[in-house]
Amino acid sequence: MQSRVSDIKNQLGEFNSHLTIPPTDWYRSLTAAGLRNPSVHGDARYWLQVEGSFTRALQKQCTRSFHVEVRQEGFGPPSLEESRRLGIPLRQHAWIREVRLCGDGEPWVLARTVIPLNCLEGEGRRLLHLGNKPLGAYLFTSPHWERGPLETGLCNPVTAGQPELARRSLFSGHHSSLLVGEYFLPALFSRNTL
Ligand SMILES: C=C(O[C@@H]1C=C(C(=O)O)C=C[C@H]1O)C(=O)O
Repeated sequence: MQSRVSDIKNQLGEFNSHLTIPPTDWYRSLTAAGLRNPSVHGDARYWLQVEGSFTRALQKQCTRSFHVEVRQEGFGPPSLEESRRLGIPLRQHAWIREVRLCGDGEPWVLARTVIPLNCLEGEGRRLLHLGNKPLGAYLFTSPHWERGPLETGLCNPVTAGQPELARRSLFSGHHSSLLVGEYFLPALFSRNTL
């Protein structure tokens, strides 16, 4: 019985392995990323560049529903590259939130947000209690946050169906920044006509 349970768990693990974030190389511009992978100029271009709330842009593409599914949320170590990008001490833990942004019941985008400790003071404590509420709803309704330039990510998928392209940006508030990355699943392109 025990082995049956672990068989099923393994199968589910394999089934969902495409819903994990692959290692990603980040470029300062779409043009720079396009030199290595011209597909950034194809179907994904709109999503790589859309301004304002990404959640809002996704919601506009849904015919039935949009929801945020939290995969994991808690204090943990950012990657070295993330710490450097945020300008925080290399071993300092941060609040890390990973979610699936789902349109019409299926995951379209994986998102990972790294929130350093100094963002969590005062009003920023709300970031610890977002649950299934989209982060964008908080960032774009609070006057304190300003988005920095968008970077383009070229992913190195290890499993078929994992994201190949991504975007990310820093949001800066009072003396502090957080880092939001959005990784596009193939379903984002197969469902939408922009
Ligand atoms: C930053 C935004 O928030 C979105 C919502 C997220 C969440 O709830 O964790 C993560 C990434 C975003 O795409 C946005 O809407 O632009």
